[in-house]
Amino acid sequence: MTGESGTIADLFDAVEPEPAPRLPQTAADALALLDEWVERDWIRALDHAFATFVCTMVREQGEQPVAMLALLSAMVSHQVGRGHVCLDVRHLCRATEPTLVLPPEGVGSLPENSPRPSDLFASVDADQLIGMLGQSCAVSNGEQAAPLVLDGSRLYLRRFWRYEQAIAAGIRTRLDNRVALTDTAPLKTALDTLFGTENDSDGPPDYQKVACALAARNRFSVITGGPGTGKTTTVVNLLAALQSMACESAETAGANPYLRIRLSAPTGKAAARLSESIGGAVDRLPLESLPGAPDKSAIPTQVTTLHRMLGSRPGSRSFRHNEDNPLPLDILVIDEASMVDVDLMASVFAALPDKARLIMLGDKDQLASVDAGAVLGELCQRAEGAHYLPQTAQWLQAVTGCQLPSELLDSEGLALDQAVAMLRKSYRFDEHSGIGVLASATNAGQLSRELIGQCRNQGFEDVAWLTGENDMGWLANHALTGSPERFHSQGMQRVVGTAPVDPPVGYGHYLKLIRDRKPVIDVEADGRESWDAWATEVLAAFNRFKVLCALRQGPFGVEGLNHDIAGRLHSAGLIERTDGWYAGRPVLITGNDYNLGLMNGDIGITLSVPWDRNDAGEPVETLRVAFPSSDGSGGVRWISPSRLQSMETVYAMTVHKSQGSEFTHACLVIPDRLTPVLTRELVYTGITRARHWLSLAVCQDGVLKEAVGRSVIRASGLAGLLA
Ligand SMILES: Nc1ncnc2c1ncn2[C@@H]1O[C@H](COP(=O)(O)OP(=O)(O)OP(=O)(O)O)[C@@H](O)[C@H]1O
Repeated sequence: MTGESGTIADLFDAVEPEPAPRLPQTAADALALLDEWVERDWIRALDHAFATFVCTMVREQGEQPVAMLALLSAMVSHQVGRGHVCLDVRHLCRATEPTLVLPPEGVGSLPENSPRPSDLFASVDADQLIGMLGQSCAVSNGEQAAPLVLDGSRLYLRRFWRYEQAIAAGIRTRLDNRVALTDTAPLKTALDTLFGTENDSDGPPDYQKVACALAARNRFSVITGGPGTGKTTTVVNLLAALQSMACESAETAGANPYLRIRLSAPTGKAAARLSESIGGAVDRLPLESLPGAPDKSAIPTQVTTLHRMLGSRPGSRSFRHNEDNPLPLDILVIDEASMVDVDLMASVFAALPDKARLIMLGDKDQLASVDAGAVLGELCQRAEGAHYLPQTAQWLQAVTGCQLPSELLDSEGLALDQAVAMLRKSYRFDEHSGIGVLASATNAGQLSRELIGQCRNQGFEDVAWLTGENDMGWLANHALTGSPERFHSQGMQRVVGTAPVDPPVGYGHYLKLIRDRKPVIDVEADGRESWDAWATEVLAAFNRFKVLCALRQGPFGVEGLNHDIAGRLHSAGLIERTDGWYAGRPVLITGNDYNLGLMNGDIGITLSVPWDRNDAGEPVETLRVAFPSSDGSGGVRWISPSRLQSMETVYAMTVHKSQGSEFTHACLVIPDRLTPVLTRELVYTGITRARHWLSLAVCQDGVLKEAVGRSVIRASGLAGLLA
């Protein structure tokens, strides 16, 4: 601290003489300034409350809080709200506005003389600030129970520092305790059976085989890759190989030789999608040809959400499974791991038995979790270059027959590098696929003029480029029909692999299906099968198109577009009204409801069903919302609208919420102005939600290119802890 009389001015070098912003001199001044920021929606009331709490706490301990302590406390909390685990004080002083994204772009100005964040931090010496923090009783090195932790130049809320330490410890322990594979012959035989041996000596290595081998010898491993690179296929093969080895090494005849495997994903949607794709992959396994001929039942196909698996308790942050009650499993697979935040990841490690393996799957380039932490991204920072030690490469060659290119070897590779595998070939998109080409170019941060020209001129079969010239309702019209006429050859006669692809559709498609395929009301029959089948068909049809937005507000945000699209569907006679509950209304669940078994991100469609009876015993139509069953069985859950607490209409959804989902046709809306959320990761995630058709609705030229040039950098210490 700068002492009882210490002021913020002590910490500044030179401040512009005229017009001088009014810098806060005391903690009270700083809190008043933070109040102004809360009023303008620059920071959350919670950030202010945390700063107030810290000031009160230190005062109670006999320390006079200084302005900078109040400001930094609010800023750490603000950063956590933005998905960072901590605030790097050096980054803050070096690049204040990009670090804090304050003031937010497009948000109103402050009164004259009121300092901007850059006035407060940019001219401060970071070492002096770190020294000041180190002397406050509000800050510790993690060992004492202070609300803030300072680790080097990184300032944490204590809870988040603990999460990061727990995750690093969980990973380190597993990296240090590799599986003892004294005899690699069974693994080699299993891998050769599953992947073949064609590519082993020449041609590019089979990175799926390499990933399997690495994961087989580690208790912690990460398999990352873009869409369709075979993450699911690889993990299914890996599980088959592990069960095959377990069968081979079983000591007691008759005893169950199999490893206990659980599959999980962070959201219900992601869990359902993995359940769907894993079933097919398991069916294709050559199990009888594997050593030990493991039974098909040994490879699970049911996927649960992490919350459900850990045993969440309503209204509590703690889980039923924890250090004292570990999960009964030998292998845990987490799919879509980029969406897992540090809080949940720490809970997973707490509940994981020491000997259990953890396999994380995901696309490192996708948006990170909405909540704090970019765990997968941090762990995969060096995945592109692999950094395998020569001895790792030798072992891989012995087990897989694959020779790795020399640029992937590094005699100084880290222990973590030896457990991370990147899949490098997409089996979903061929070289002519615009979605694949756009995704790679976006990732590389390079959308060339030629590539954009190609998209504009229908140079790709699967991409349409839409702009809003002279047409007010262009986006709503597109949402109605999906604009097949804007695609090459009207989206007709397209074949992917050997399979013909249906042309692109918009929301008119599922709404017509609701009308045209509704079962006939049969007073005698009380079975619901035909209604379930209808709802299943409607839900699948709704998945054929989705409008994805970067923003929530404004004409090109979720709110504006939901309003416009509902208006257009209404004027086309496809829905009866545009507000409240009506048949055809699609809803997105926005908070977990454990009583109803609904999870944040679940999507349902409101349908009119004749299950109630009037006094005369005749069927009466009422609205129910149909959700896909959470067990991936393909069934339907019907829920009365009045029971749904947190939900919103979902013609348009944010790219953030769409993570873990995939749509036959996605329309990505690039708004007319650059905002902090518009980044390379967001554009990449939006593009890769499209399976067969992508519409790029570009409201303002230049914004897309600029967005792709900006990458999210999240402050975190995890990679450093594992180095
Ligand atoms: N080695 C391979 N050879 C041929 N086809 C493959 C191979 N690996 C995967 N595929 C096919 O490519 C498609 C995508 O594979 P998979 O679902 O495993 O990828 P993913 O990375 O999990 O995809 P997602 O982006 O959906 O997460 C599937 O149809 C799969 O059968």
